[in-house]
Amino acid sequence: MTSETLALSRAAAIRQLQAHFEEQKWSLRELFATDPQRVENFSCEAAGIYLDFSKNHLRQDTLQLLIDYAEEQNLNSKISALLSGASINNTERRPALHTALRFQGDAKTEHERAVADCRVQMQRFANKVHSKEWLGFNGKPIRHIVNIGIGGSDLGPRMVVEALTPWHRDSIHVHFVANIDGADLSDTLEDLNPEETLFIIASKSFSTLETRENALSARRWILAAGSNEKQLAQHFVAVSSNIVAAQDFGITPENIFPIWDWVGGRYSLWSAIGLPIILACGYSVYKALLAGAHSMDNHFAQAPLQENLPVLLALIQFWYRQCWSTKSQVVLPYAQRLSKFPAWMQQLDMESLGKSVDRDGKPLGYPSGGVVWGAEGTNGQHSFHQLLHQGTDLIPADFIAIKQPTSELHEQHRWLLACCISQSQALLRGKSLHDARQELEEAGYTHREAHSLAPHKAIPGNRPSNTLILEKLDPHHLGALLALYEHKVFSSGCLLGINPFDQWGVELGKQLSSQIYQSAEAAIPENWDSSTRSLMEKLL
Ligand SMILES: O=P(O)(O)OC[C@H]1O[C@](O)(CO)[C@@H](O)[C@@H]1O
Repeated sequence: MTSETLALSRAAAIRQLQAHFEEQKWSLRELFATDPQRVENFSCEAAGIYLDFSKNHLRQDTLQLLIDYAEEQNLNSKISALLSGASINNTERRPALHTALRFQGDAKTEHERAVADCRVQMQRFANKVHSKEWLGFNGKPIRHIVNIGIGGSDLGPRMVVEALTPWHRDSIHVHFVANIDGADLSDTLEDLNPEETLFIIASKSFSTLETRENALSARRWILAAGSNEKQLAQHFVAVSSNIVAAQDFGITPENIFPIWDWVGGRYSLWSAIGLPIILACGYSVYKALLAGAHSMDNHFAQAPLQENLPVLLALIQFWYRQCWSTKSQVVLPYAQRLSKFPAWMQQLDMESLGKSVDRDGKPLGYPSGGVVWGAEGTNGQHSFHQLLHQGTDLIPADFIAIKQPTSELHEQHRWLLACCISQSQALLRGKSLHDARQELEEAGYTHREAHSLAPHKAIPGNRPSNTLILEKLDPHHLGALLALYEHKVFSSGCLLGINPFDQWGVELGKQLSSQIYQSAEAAIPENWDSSTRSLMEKLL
């Protein structure tokens, strides 16, 4: 099918789905009441992850319409194109081969051989640090690693390092600095000894403002502590595809870990951008993470669409966004150590799907990616869940539960899981006006009072959610979870007909910030809007 035919079929299929939506009269409670097998019919398992998607506004015919649409959009062949290294990132004319970063067994392709070499380089380096062979300028072993990077060069490794806390080595502490706000770096360095600190400058482009400025400040901090220029090599390594810029910064070539243009920033934690994971937890943990992701890659490649976890999640998101006009989706990991997962998801989803034109540059005419947000459970229950339950917006939720306790406090873990289950149940069931009235009367309110208070207490319910269960929060399951969402976002991009691999929308702000920074020193251009001019006068 040509791209024009695909675009026409997209518009027609969305209209058909909308018609199906208009006809639908069922409530979630009815769906459960009329189908005793609903959970069996609307759940799947792969790579150690169980997905219950039964609490969604889906009947078998809805799902079939969605699957038909995915087939019409050639999703299967697009998945094959992604995994085989076709130039799927059409605007930047390159493949998106993050899956090659987690290959298992012997390296077969050119990409895999490059990855294998980089793995050896990382392992050797980490061994030197862990064995205390790598010394700082004063001959002291390294005890602190500070990763300086932002966006994809920060969020993935930061989230994984926190998630895998039980695997941390005692001898090494890994820190992350991202923000241009100097407080981020200075607060981090406050209690560190420069003689025992090593910085990873993580930047695919090696030209990102925040990373450049933080790296320069870190360099000054090491020099001020007594290191000479030559000894800086003992305190700085880099991960970058811009080898020249990293060398110009003063990093020796053998301490530059490569990343390639076929690895997108938000998909890069599996590359040398994951070096902090190896330093914090050891190489075997990193390998297990890759293996978990690889098992999800295999599932994504092989499972039929109707049993394919990433595809199902993408279809559900598509259904709500196109037909239910949802504006956002919330991700709720019920695990303290996954507190940074929503931020990672945000970049993955919003940087990929926040587009207004299709792959050919034509206006979409239908909504693309929405807002992704969330926080770890149970904390959100005591703040924003109010809006999930009683607000006017329908916000589909993904709950992520970990079956095995993540601490010694097993009783608390049972409570955590009970809270997680109760939230999706409350979203589904709600509370009728009648029940709210009765509850109030039972609590001693007069009939009249109960009548007037009940609307405030009633909860609409009928609100959808997915629940994902991981047996354990270990490297393997975590790898599979992250790959699941990566592939979900890719599938969403295919369903929307957009290229999810570029992010040119972020460039204008970067250009303007340097113009503003420079103009503040000179004259502010008169043709700029008065608000910007006034803010510059007040602030700069
Ligand atoms: O690794 P780099 O090149 O410093 O880029 C950091 C981040 O900046 C972005 O380009 C957005 O500004 C992200 O896509 C990327 O992950």
